[in-house]
Amino acid sequence: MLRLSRLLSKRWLSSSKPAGSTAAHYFPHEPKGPHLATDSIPGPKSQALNDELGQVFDNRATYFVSDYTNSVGNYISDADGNQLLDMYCQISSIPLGYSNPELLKAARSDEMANALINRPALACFPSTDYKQILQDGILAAAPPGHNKVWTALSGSDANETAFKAAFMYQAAIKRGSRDFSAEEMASAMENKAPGCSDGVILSFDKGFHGRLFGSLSTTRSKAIHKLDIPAFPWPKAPFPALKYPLSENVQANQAEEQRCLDAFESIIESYPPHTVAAIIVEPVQAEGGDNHASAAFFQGIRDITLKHKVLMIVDEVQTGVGASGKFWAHEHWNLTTPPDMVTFSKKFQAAGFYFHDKNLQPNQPYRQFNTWCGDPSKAIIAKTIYQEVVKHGLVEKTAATGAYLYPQLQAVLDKHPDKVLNLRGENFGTFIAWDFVDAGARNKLLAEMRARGVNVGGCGDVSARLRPTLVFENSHADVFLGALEDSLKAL
Ligand SMILES: O=C(O)CCC(=O)C(=O)O
Ligand SMILES: NCCCC(=O)O
Repeated sequence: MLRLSRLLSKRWLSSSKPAGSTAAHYFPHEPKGPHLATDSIPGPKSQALNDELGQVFDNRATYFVSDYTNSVGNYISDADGNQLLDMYCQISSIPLGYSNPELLKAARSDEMANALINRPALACFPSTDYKQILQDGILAAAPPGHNKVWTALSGSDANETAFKAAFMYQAAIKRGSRDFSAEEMASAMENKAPGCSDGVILSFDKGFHGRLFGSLSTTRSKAIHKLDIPAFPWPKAPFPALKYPLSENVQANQAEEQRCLDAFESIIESYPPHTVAAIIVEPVQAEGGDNHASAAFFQGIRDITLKHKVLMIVDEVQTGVGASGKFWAHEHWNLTTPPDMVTFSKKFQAAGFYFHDKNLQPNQPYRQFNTWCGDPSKAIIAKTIYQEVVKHGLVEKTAATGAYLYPQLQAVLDKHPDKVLNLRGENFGTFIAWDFVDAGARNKLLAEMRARGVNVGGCGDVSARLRPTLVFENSHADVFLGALEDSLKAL
């Protein structure tokens, strides 16, 4: 049996959780560091289980088979008994740590049992308590300026329903007070205009917005996601490619952002009014490589969308719920007016979009509709997540952990300028990433980290990204930094 203490720097062995540690409060028995039970990950049990699974389920993206009943706090266990510090967290979607006691309490409540076994078709038969569940959770967490929500089933569904709202909103403006025409009704049934919209959603190069047909048409991160799938002929604007360190490239980055804003506006101007129904943008392009832009850039986007009466959708599926050091990452921008819609999923477990203009609700029922229209069981979990985040100040704590981690990470990376570059995410909580000289080096580093009991994810072509929980604290950061130092040396 290979013990991690033989492999790692000693940094983490001496670290203990600070007073006021939320992780210690929730998880008195959280491991103090990774535990390695097998020589390699995946170990033999993981491999055997995965082979069996592969007979009935496409498991070719599996890293290892997990044992969630034994996963605690920031540590994920696998089928072989390995315990890894998890800084990828189910692709950025575990907010309060594994087996969180407050989520368990919510899961075991009568309210949850009722929501699970009597799942409503929410738009037709909403439950007596749905308004309150939303009010105490998802709506209490609404971004500034937003007071309405449409609940959905996944991040892709959140974005797709936001697109539908945008198309119906713009069509209603063009149509004015008249009813649907006979031609519109007939052509809609033939998948043709004018009944079907010839409008477009504009997205950005390297953006990721999901994998359903509409959302995939706006996804521009990797060809592999899109190959062989029909796509809408929607436009793509360039997203700034910033140079790092930011402080040494101020003018070049301003020029790059202006270039992208100019191109963005020209694309909008190349369509007739109301044809670009909406634009969609992530506060940080996560899947596409953790690409950042400045608050001024996003204010520029807002100004242009207002000028041309195009709706602005901010996709907070990955950035939302605290990891950036604000509850919603777009709060970093201090926009002069709120975006028109903000989509969410992942760390909130529930999905949907926020809005404030009642005209984003179509003029008739059954237009924005499906059987479930969300899921009260997920809304109950979201409510508990929100209440725990507020009770323990987890957004502020995540900002503080990021401030502790970032300069130390910079110091570790600075020792290897031949291997790593472009650290980003300063003053952005734990939503941090950096690049490698090539994909091979990135993939090897991630494997070295796993071999040392730390699970980190990749994104884009050559980046590693940190996506820990909101109860990832300085002591966990120390474990990570120790493993990273050793892994970089082994590269
Ligand atoms: O690849 C996907 O479908 C989703 C993953 C995602 O959101 C990400 O990798 O950031
Ligand atoms: N966007 C794909 C993420 C899955 C992975 O980490 O392999």
